[in-house]
Amino acid sequence: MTHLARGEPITVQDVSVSFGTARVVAEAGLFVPEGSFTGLIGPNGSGKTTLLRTTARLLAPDAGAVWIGDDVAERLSRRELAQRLAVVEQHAHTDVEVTAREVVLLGRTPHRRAWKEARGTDHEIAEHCLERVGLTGFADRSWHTLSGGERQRLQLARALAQEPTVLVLDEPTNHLDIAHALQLLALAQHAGVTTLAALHDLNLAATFCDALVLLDQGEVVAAGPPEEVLTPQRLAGVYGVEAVIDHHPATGRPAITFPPPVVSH
Ligand SMILES: Nc1ncnc2c1ncn2[C@@H]1O[C@H](COP(=O)(O)OP(=O)(O)OP(=O)(O)O)[C@@H](O)[C@H]1O
Repeated sequence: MTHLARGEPITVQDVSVSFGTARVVAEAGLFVPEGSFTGLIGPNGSGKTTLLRTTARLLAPDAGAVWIGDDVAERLSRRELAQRLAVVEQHAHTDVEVTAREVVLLGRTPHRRAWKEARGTDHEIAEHCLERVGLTGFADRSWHTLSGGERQRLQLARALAQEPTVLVLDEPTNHLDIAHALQLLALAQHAGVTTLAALHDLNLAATFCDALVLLDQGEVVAAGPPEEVLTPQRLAGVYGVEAVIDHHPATGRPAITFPPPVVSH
C-alpha cells in the first residue's frame, strides 16, 4: 500500500437493508483497513449501491452498523461525518447554474464556519483538486457544458477537496475512457485515503484494489486479495460466465478474459 496514512478504517458490521418486503442487503460485513483501496464487485442488482449508500449514511440500515475509525457513523453529526467521509454517487445532477470551481468549493463547506465565505486556502485546495483530476482550465466552465466523464472527474475533485479520511465511490469509472479510468483509479489508489468503490470492470478492480468484496444477491460471498476472490469457479457461480484468468506479466495481478457465450437462435 502506497499511502500517506490520512485514512481511517471503515467497518461495516452485519448490515441489512430492505425496500418494502425485499431484503437487498443481507447481514453484509466488510472491513477496509486505513489507507487501503477496496473494490465492491458483484452483478447488476446485487446490492453494491445500496451497501455504499448505507456506508455513507445516505440510507439507514434495518440492522447493523457502520464504523468510521472508532466512531459509529450514525452517532456523528452531519458536519463531523462530512469532515471525514466523502461520497461520489453515480448520477450527479443539478438544475442550478454553477461553475466547475463552485462545485469543487462545495467540498470545503464542512470545514468552514456557518455562513463564512470560501477563503484563499479553500480556493487553493479547489484549484489543486481540479489539477489532480486533470481539469485545470475548466474552473470557470458551467457544469451543464461538461461531458459525462468531465462531470465524473469533477465530482471526485469535489470529494477530494473535502479532505476526507474515507472515500466512497459508486462506479467512479462510469463514462470514462480507458486512459481517464486508469488515471482516476491510480489517483484513488494513491490519495492516502481509505477508499471503498463499486466497480464493474473486474480487470480494473484486480489491477488497482488491495482487496475485493464480492456481493451476490445482497450477501458478501467472498472477500480478500483480488487473486483469491477472482477464481473461474466463483465468476461462473456468481455471474454465470466462463472466465479465463491469467496473470499480468508486469503486475502479477489477475488478468481476465471472457470467451463469448454460446447463443442459441
Ligand atoms: N429505492 C428502491 N426501492 C426498491 N428497490 C430498490 C431501491 N433501490 C434499489 N432497489 C433494488 O435493490 C436491488 C439492489 O440494487 P443496487 O442498486 O444496490 O444494486 P447494484 O449492485 O448497485 O446494481 P447495478 O450494478 O445494476 O448498479 C435491486 O434489485 C434494485 O432493484
